[in-house]
Amino acid sequence: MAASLPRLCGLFKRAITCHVGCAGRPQPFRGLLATAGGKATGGPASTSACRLSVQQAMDLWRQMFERSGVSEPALSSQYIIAHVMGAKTIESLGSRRLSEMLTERQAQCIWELCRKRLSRMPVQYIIEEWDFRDITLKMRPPVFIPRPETEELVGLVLSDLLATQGAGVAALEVGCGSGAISLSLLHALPQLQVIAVDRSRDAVALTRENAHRLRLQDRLEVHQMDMILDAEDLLRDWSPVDLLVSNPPYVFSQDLAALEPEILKFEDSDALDGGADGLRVIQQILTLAPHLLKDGGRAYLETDPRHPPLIRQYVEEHAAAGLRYLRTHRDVTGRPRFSVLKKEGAGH
Ligand SMILES: C[S@@+](CC[C@H](N)C(=O)[O-])C[C@H]1O[C@@H](n2cnc3c(N)ncnc32)[C@H](O)[C@@H]1O
Repeated sequence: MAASLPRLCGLFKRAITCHVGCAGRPQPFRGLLATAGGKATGGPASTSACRLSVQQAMDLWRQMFERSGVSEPALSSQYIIAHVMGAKTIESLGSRRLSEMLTERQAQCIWELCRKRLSRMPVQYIIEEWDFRDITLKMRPPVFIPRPETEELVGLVLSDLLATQGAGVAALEVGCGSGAISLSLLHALPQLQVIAVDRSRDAVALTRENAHRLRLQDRLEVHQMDMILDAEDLLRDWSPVDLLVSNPPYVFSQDLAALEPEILKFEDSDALDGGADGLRVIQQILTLAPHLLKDGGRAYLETDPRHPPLIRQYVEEHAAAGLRYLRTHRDVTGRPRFSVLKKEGAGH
């Protein structure tokens, strides 16, 4: 018979309490997992039975997450427990450590972090860091958690830059969030200089912190600016650049309510909400891009799959502004997600 969620929680708490007790005086305890499965072994157990192994804790929390409807229950449990054990992944812990008994402190820490996951906090905020391409970024709510598709956007920019001049390029990122795009570009291209702007104070602070952690702060300027409200300042202070990159808010407002509770409860809605047609910030980028970019400069945008044809149409209707739609790229799942544009100029 499967144990109920409150019962599983109780079992884990009991393991901690019992283990705390174990540190002082022995207490009688029945085999924990046998009890969880409804088959108590009976009789007082040794003090070591109070404790859980890494593997047992992982199984127990996976079950708790499953029963409370938390998405990716197995991965959630693995990431949190690996983090507490000082590793990035369970695989990197190695099988020998899976049978290691948790200390009181580790069990308590797992309990506290997994309770956050039960409240639907994303794992990235719980463990406070996340890998993006080949860098590790500090994560903090409500700053947007970088998504895997954005790694593809960076790959696209890098392959174009490496195929052309590569070095000595000045780039502008609109909506830097945690700094994922700017910092991974800076990490890959030692000659690159980046100006990153975001309307959110939290995002600007986190990008700066991540830049310092990665020792990339000397080639990055971060400013709290709103692409719409501060357009004049942006044009006056930061143009022209060779490259503009953005993963702007592009979710259609009416689609927001259908997003996962992890997103709705914890991530900044301004990072997601692109207005009725998802184009509020995108359109402003398209309006300013011809003035922000040098002749021959390029803009790379990540959007909803419905946006590339609309972006192309807008650019063609405003051809006099000097922007040309170069191509659409699909993500690994085949959805058209990335638009590449070019500022036309003499000789380009
Ligand atoms: C989808 S998130 C992308 C964050 C980061 N670049 C990434 O890919 O992980 C969009 C970001 O744009 C910022 N943003 C939204 N509206 C903006 C505006 N009008 N001007 C500047 N930044 C804006 C949000 O604060 C958020 O950090």
